[in-house]
Amino acid sequence: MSLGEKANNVAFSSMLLSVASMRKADELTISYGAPGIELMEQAGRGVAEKIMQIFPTHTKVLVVCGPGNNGGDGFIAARILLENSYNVMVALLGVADDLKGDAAEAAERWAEPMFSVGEINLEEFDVVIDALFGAGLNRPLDGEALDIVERINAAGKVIVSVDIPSGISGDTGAISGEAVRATHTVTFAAYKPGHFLYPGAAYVGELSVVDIGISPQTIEQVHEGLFANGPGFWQEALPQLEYGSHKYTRGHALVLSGGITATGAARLAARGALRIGAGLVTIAAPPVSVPIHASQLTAIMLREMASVDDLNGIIADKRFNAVVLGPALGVGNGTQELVAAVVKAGRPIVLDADALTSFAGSLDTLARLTEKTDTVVTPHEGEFFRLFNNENEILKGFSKIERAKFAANYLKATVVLKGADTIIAAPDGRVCINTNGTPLLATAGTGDVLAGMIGGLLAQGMSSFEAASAAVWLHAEAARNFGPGLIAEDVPEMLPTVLHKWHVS
Ligand SMILES: NC(=O)C1=CN([C@@H]2O[C@H](COP(=O)(O)OP(=O)(O)OC[C@H]3O[C@@H](n4cnc5c(N)ncnc54)[C@H](OP(=O)(O)O)[C@@H]3O)[C@@H](O)[C@H]2O)[C@@H](O)CC1
Ligand SMILES: Nc1ncnc2c1ncn2[C@@H]1O[C@H](COP(=O)(O)OP(=O)(O)O)[C@@H](O)[C@H]1O
Ligand SMILES: [K+]
Repeated sequence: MSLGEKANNVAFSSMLLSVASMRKADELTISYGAPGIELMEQAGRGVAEKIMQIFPTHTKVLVVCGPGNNGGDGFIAARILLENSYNVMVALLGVADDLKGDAAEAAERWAEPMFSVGEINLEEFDVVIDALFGAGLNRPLDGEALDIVERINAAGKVIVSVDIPSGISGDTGAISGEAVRATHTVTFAAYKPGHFLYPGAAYVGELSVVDIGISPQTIEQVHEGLFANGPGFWQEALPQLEYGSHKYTRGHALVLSGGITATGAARLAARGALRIGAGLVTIAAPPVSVPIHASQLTAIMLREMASVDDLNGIIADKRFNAVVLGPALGVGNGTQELVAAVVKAGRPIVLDADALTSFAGSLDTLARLTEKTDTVVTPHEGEFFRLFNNENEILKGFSKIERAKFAANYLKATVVLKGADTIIAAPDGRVCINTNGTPLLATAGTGDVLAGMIGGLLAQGMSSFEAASAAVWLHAEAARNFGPGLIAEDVPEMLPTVLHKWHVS
């Protein structure tokens, strides 16, 4: 199952828990009276039920347990599978006498022999349960741990990972040396960031979440503003058509165009804005580009913009209620001035591509502008590092989430840090990780379409964090619906199909 299909799961909850907040949720639930071993019983049962679902007829299962509570879940799963007449063998990394707390209790409840990982021949089994490390992974794998992970990966069996594939950081998706390549992962209470962040996300396989008795109120209590992007997160905030809507109530997006050899990007953005539902979309273009646009455009309108004064004149019309600047606009002072003019007019803006690169080396000038108006910036990694070049010392060692958060706070803007695992960060500290990214989007111009789509949602009055999150998800969903052969032009044209599927009017 792909990440996108995970997000399409109706039961999908958008709250993600960091490793620390999951630990807090465990502790709180235990303090409310649920013994830790009971949570572990539920976790182990969830894993055993996944195996019974994949293999309804009995099969040979190897459970590889680590030295902590992840291993504890493994012992429970082993016992439940045995009780259901599965052929089960348990291998332990380390020695049973060193097990502590709930894991020791879980091991006690496994009355059968325990083997050491070195003794096991993986060829004898149909499925391997990876219960080596979960939330407690705290250093790179080496020695016997690394060896067993490599053997599990080489065996070519069905692999069900407990909580997260061993070797992946639950907070960042980073891999310390090596990680288990799972075919399925069963996690508990809520998804974790590491399930969706690369490189780890590629190791997760089909992902499911099991209720282990941690209440939604407890999850909410420990939640630190991390979300998984999917319709559940923004569907209610999407603009809806009402009886009596007219084109101006649906908003008027303005897209600024570059010069004669660089007009396509603005048209892609404009088409994205129109298809996502803006009532009107206008391109403002330098005089040399006007004839080219005029020969290409139909529903999208066109204005001539020879100077910043012309732009000031255009946006004096208050009905332009969102502006997209950047796609192929040109790098330099001229672009900085255009951004300043739109900020002065107080319109929500999307700053992409050249509008960001134009501020490389003058980040503080950009920050003074972006803090003044509702802004979404949409850098890919290259644009991000060009822009934040002087902050490299601070950013060193930051995860992608931390970088996006830092930028959102610095610029007082919503940051869309693009890539396979696009992250959307709000200036108030909330962060949303996209879940349906697809390499189909790795083709020229799709970023321009995304900038336009965000602008189209802003024009319809959606707030920036939700608008950016919705646009990122719908953008990838459009690409998935089109499939192989996708080029940027196809993304806006697939939007009606996607919007229809998600019951968006
Ligand atoms: N009540 C609860 O809390 C519940 C928890 N639940 C489950 O518990 C899991 C978290 O358990 P956990 O905190 O015990 O951590 P876990 O992932 O088992 O690893 C810790 C051990 O691994 C070791 N170790 C670490 N890195 C290593 C390395 N690279 N190479 C070698 N060793 C390494 C580390 O060693 P140490 O640092 O102590 O030397 C320690 O011994 C969570 O993912 C979920 O599955 C569920 O049952 C629901 C209820
Ligand atoms: N491998 C990938 N997986 C998922 N999404 C990708 C991948 N490569 C690119 N994308 C997406 O495609 C878009 C490309 O945007 P950008 O880099 O600005 O390109 P352009 O400037 O050509 O429009 C972004 O939305 C990005 O997240
Ligand atoms: K694991």
